[in-house]
Amino acid sequence: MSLKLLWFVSSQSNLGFLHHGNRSLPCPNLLFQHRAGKGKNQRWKPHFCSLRTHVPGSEGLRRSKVKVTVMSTMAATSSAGEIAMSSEEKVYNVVLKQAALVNKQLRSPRGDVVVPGDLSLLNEAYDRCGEICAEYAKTFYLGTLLMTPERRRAIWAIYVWCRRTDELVDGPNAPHITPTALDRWEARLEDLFNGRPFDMLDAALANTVNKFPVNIQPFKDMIEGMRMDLRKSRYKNFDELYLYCYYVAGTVGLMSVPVMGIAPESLASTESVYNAALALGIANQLTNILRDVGEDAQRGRIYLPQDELAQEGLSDEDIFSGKVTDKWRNFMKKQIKRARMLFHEAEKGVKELNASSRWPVSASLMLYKQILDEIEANDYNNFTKRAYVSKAKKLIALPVAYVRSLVALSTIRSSHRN
Ligand SMILES: CC(C)=CCC/C(C)=C/CC/C(C)=C/CC/C(C)=C/COP(=O)(O)OP(=O)(O)O
Repeated sequence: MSLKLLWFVSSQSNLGFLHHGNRSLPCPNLLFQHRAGKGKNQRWKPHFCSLRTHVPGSEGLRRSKVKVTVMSTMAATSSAGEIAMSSEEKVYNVVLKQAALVNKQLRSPRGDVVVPGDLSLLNEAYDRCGEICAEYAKTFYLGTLLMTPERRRAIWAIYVWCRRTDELVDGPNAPHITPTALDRWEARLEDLFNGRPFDMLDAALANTVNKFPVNIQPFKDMIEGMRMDLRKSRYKNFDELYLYCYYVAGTVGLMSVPVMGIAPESLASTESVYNAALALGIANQLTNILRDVGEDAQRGRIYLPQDELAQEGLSDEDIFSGKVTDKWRNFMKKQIKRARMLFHEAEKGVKELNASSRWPVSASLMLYKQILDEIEANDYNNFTKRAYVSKAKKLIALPVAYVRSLVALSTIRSSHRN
């Protein structure tokens, strides 16, 4: 088959990834063509193409053959005809900053911890974080037990802060939460990053952010996600939804990598590992959204791209009436495919993590990804049936993930030897 590849910068933004060797970069503002078919049947198709635009972090990749995976094509042109920055680009800029920061801080670590009280109080705070993590995220907690004690308790402290942030808009006090309350929560976050924690759980996080090259930006962005949730219940397109998913879940990936650590033997760039972590957060959130369509609709919320619903001939009423039709199945198939692509991106990064962090991440990835299989097994009825992974399947996933993480390690080692 002969392929004619054309490529140029366009006013469209293709949300996709560009793969080159062990690097994986998002590629905004690229349109490329693989001419399949003839005449009227000719179609735009994602395929191998060459790159002729500036993709952040792509230096050195110009004019080389790369593989591009496209997740969506959407207009990102302002009324004035300028190319607007897509959410993916904005988020990618955060990824670059985080990666640069980690590289810098690893070279010159911060000063010592400023936490009030003595060491035993701090230990108590970390233990409490562990208890909370064990209570609300059992499987993940078990996985963290494989990490070194220092990493494990840092992950618990991050988990607890995220949980408390989420509780603000999802917990029992949610109806009383105002943007001002979120502003106060953000001021408290800044205080703890400056070594002035408000309570003991904050003190555990203050200690963590001092020990590991964790940056405040993803934490602030998560609070921004909560603000977004307060003011918004519809998402025009995937670009808007992507930003929301970054805020509420992609950020968790960015917060975790500095603690989990990148394997010393890894050859991957820091950005590519951060990208994988971001992809995992977003894939998890999209899966969560697809699982909870019915529950969210009962609260008047639709976390689905409105333009893609319309393309399938679906409207809000179809979601509220909750009937599984062929239109709905088609829509869901596409959404599941996109989530799986993101899981696939994430998988590539897991093997670059420190050995002790690989297993818990791999296990939670497998378990979350299986929710998508369960939605399919429920014939896409996510209105009245909750897709869940059975205990038996969970038990199988754990050793499988463990073996995979060992295989990943030997693959990295042997590629070093060769
Ligand atoms: C892949 C690499 C390189 C690193 C891993 C980096 C990490 C840990 C990424 C994971 C990010 C993550 C856990 C995001 C949260 C996603 C999410 C939708 C959580 C849902 O939480 P709950 O609402 O408690 O879930 P359930 O409703 O399923 O209980």
